[in-house]
Amino acid sequence: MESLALQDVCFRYEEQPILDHVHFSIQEGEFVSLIGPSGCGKSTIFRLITGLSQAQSGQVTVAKQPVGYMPQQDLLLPWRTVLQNTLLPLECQRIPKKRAEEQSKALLEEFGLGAYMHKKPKDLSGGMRQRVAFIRALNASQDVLLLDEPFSALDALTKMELQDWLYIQAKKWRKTILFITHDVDEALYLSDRILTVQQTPIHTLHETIVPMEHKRQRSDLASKEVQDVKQQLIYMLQQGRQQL
Ligand SMILES: Nc1ncnc2c1ncn2[C@@H]1O[C@H](COP(=O)(O)OP(=O)(O)OP(=O)(O)O)[C@@H](O)[C@H]1O
Repeated sequence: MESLALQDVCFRYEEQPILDHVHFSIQEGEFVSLIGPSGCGKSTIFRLITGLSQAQSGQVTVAKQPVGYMPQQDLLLPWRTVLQNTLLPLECQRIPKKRAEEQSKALLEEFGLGAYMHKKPKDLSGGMRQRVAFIRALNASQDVLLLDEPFSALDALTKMELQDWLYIQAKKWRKTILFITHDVDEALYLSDRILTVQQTPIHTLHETIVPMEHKRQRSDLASKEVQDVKQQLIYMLQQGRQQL
């Protein structure tokens, strides 16, 4: 079943066209990465899916609302505790406080943040804050999570740890995930499919099926098949950048 679809979508910021009759869809439970040069309009696609921006024509369909959105910066509210930050979407959905707290506390415990629930975001490491932001997105979403370069600001080791962690969580929660990244290895490691922006304004998205099993290991990235796909993706990104 389709969780999310863009059909013939056009969008422009004043005089700057960004999307030109774009089509794509994502099936329930899929992990799809969106890659493309900086400034080509990837975050704009997220804004259209969340409803922060409206398409000028075409249709954006989300099967189950609302979607969970995790932006590039964690955007945790500094005056709220970790627990209170994760409760925000449940407050918006008017879930009774006791039930909301039970749900959030269980997630914080499960994600190794139980001891930090009454701390403020400033007391946490970057990796911990991203996990809090992920719980907040999980609490917001019925099905679809939009993750916009969630690990780009983290050091290499923390980034690898969180990639492993996200891969496990995505499968466990059976969420549909659309993930923006500039890191081709990250896209290959995490995704079922990769959509590459080929031109601006965006018209076609090139689809790559990742040639790895569902149960994958980081070492699988070194196989010749995956490395060949990586080279093709890098070539497409270089072509796309020249057009910007
Ligand atoms: N609110 C806005 N008003 C006008 N132009 C905007 C607005 N937001 C983004 N843009 C422009 O639209 C284009 C696409 O921006 P967008 O943030 O979607 O790109 P992106 O692919 O996500 O970039 P990056 O990879 O650097 O995050 C850019 O040229 C940007 O300057």
